[in-house]
Order: sequence, then C-alpha cells, then structure tokens
Amino acid sequence: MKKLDSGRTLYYGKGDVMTYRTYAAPLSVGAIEESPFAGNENVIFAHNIKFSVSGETLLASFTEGDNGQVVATDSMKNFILRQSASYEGSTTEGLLAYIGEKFFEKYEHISAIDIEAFRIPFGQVLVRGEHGYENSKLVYRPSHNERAHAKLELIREANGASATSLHSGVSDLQLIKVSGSSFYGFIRDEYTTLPESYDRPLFIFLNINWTYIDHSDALSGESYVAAEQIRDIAHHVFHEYETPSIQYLIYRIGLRILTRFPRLSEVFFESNNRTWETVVEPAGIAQAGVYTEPRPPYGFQGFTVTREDLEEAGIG
Ligand SMILES: O=c1[nH]c(=O)c2[nH]c(=O)[nH]c2[nH]1
Repeated sequence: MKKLDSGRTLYYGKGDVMTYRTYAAPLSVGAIEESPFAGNENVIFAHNIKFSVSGETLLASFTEGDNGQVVATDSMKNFILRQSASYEGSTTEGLLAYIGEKFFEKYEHISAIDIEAFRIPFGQVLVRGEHGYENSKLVYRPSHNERAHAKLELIREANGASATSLHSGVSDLQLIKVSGSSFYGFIRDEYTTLPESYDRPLFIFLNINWTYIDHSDALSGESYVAAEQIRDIAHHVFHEYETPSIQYLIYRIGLRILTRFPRLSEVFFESNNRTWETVVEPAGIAQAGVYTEPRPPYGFQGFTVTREDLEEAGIG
C-alpha cells in the first residue's frame, strides 16, 4: 500500500489487464523429489495484471482536479500490453519487474508502483503422434485449477527501481483427501456440537505465498521456485501425513517447502476448511459413504512458517 511522505495513502491504477503473450522464453527449474515439474515451454504466457502508481505529484489530481500529471489508466493498460511483447524472460515475477522498471523510465514523476498478476493457466492436450500420444504444441485449453500469483512493490530510488516487497504464490489450490484425516481433542463445552472425528474426508482450499531471501532469485533461472513445485509439495505432504487438523497440515507443508528451497525466507498460508458434510457414514475405512457440500459458514486459518521453525523442528 503506497503512502505519500505525509502518511496519506494515494494510488490509482488498472485491474484485470488480460495479457495473453505467446512464445515467451521457456522456463527451466531445478528438480525436487516431490515434483516432476522441470519447467514450462511458455507457449502461452498469460496473466491477469493489476497495476497502480503513487507519487507526490499526483496529489493535485485528487485535491484540485488537475489531470496534468495523470497517466490515464487506459494508457497504463496499453503500456502493460505493449511492454509484455518485449519481455525476454520466463517468469511472472520477471515480467512484473520489467513492466515496473519500464514505467519508471517513461514517467519520471511516478515514485511508487504496485504490480501484481495471476497467471492464467493453459494446459496441453494430448494428440496421437508417431510415437503414441504426445502433447500438442499448437492446441491448449484453459485450466480452472490453481494458478500462480506474484505481487511486487517498487519505489523509485536515485539509481533506479528498488523492490520493497515481492511475494510469489499459488492461489486456489483445492484438495480433498478421502481418508487419513482426523479432528478431535478440541475444547468441549456448552457451545460444542461438532462430534470428534477420527477419519474425515478433508477438503481444503489453500493459498500459499512465499518470499525469497534475495529478490533477484525470483526473476529467472535455476534459483526460481515454480508454483507447480509448491503445489506438488502440498500434494505429497497431504498424502503422507495423518493430519489431526488443517493447522498442523499447513505447518508441515511449510517445513517441507523451506527444506526443499533454502533460497526462501518464509511461507505464508491461508487455508479454508471445505470438508464435506457426511450424509451416509461409511462402515469403515475405504467403504462407501455419501457426502454433500458443507453448510456455511466456513473455517479458515492463516499461518507463517519461517526458517527459524525449521531449526526448531530440527530440520534446518
Ligand atoms: O482442521 C480443523 N481445524 C479447526 O480448527 C477446526 N474447527 C472445526 O470446527 N473443524 C476444524 N478442522
């Protein structure tokens, strides 16, 4: 959130700038044991971008209706789209940094920029080739599963743009584990109606955000942590652990992420509990049951896992 020297918040910008860039540079990442993901050909490198600016010189546009220093948000949209064509890198974070730096170069009275993007994922389709089924390099389909996210806050400094904050993430990861999760031992008092559960079908929605110790590691190359790898770690940890709660599950996912990626300083989770409501209780493990959508309201958790946690857990 951008503030002027006076402490006043001031910003304006454009949201939902849908940017479908084709044939960006391919991304290649170092392998980890929980993920087969090795990179992305980036044939479709598409993002929904939100961009806003701040600066002392913009104050008069609010207080006096003087548009003399206003870059129209329509022009911002055009700027983002045009600059996306000349970006030579392969990551969402790199694209955001590129657009932000170019904007500072062009408009010298702008002193701060917030820029964020959700990647719009497109998956490959299988077609029959000479050696059996293979990925088409021409036909893609949008995916409605989780998507990568990044947010960068830049300020102008004497020698150029400086990143005051950079967060990378994966949003809207939705996972259901049909057996191997429990929830019991919580406070039972006059307000408690929830029965203890020793095996529940645990459905979670997850947003996972991570920060790098050194921002430059997020921009490209072998040091990059891909959202697909974080997703695959979450899959593995959920699969491996008998979880007594979502709280404990996200802590364990966080420890695993920081173990795999020493370049990250911390991981932040937002989770939702979307556990199905039981209609027909199964007779035992791996037996038929019937469930329906949970009734509102829903539960949620927020938690940061740091490298200190890793040391305390004796892993770091
Ligand atoms: O994993 C859970 N954590 C909770 O804190 C909670 N509370 C609740 O009603 N169900 C659950 N599940």
